[in-house]
Amino acid sequence: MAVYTDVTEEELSQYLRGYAVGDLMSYKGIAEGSENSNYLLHTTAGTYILTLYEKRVDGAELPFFLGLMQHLARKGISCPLPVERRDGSLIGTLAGRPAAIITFLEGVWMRRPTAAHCREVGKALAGMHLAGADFEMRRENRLSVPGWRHLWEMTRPRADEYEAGLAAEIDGEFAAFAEAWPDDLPSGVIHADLFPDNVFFLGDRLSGLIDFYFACNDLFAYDVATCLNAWCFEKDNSFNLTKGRALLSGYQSVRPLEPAEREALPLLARGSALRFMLTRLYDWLTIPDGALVQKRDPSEFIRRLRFHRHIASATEYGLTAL
Ligand SMILES: Nc1ncnc2c1ncn2[C@@H]1O[C@H](COP(=O)(O)OP(=O)(O)O)[C@@H](O)[C@H]1O
Ligand SMILES: N[C@@H](CCOP(=O)(O)O)C(=O)O
Repeated sequence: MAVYTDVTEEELSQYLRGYAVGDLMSYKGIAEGSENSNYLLHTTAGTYILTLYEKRVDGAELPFFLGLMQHLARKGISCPLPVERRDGSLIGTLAGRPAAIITFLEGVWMRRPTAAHCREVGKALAGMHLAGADFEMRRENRLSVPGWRHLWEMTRPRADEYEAGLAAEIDGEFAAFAEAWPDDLPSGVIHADLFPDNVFFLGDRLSGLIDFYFACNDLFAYDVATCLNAWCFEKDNSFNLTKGRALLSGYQSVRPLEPAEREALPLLARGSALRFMLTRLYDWLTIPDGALVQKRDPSEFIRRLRFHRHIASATEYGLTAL
């Protein structure tokens, strides 16, 4: 469920006067998503998504996220285009929250992605990496190693409640990352959360990328590693080599990975698994049962982490020489 803030018809009609999007015909809350409140809007001018940004999004960072979508859309990446207000700004205030309207993308997300979908995602990710090269704003990845440490300090005391021995195991992970985490690989703007629910398809054709609210500047190969984690494991947590091969060859058909990126991929995939395990564990331990925020299962990412620990080379993910 992701409608945390209710909006009355009167408030919304008033708000829309700040935009050249016609008059309100209907609107309804969207159940999917987890961070913000989203509404589907029908106006006399078309269909839009209205987002009210909730507490977990820092309002000061909205110009980066919305500016990035605008930049990428103008470069031909299929992603929502933020709608400008009559005064040229992208962000307003509605029901006491920062708010924005973005264009509606057709398509559905794949509950059971195939290798063909994975290949399309790899291509789209590489296209986004290239298109972001001349985006002028910067945002540090607050969910990289120092951010993980902070989350871990908060979750460690209760980690063994989730699984006996987890605290010691994750301490070992941090010890491994302290020495080895790379900082000299090709970097730029990354999506950082390109999971299946953030990619729309019409059949096998990718129709759009959404949810840029974790986007930041970081290593391109880390984004690739996150996609391997998000797209190439099956429900039983086994790695699907065919999907890995498809995703990586799709990516490399647009942006070939450098030798150092290939070499770092197992470590980056392990770090990415740790990142999603930690945010999920934090939510698991802190969000009360019955709350509106959807809690996701940390154990999927504990298993991925263990899998990556035993990978010696990215060829085991299906990476082939070009
Ligand atoms: N531009 C868009 N076009 C069509 N649907 C969208 C668009 N943006 C968001 N949605 C819908 O809203 C849902 C939640 O959006 P998302 O950005 O993932 O929210 P959150 O940041 O809260 O996780 C998506 O699953 C999708 O159904
Ligand atoms: N992809 C993350 C959760 C982020 O949720 P989203 O609805 O904003 O994509 C995870 O799987 O843990």
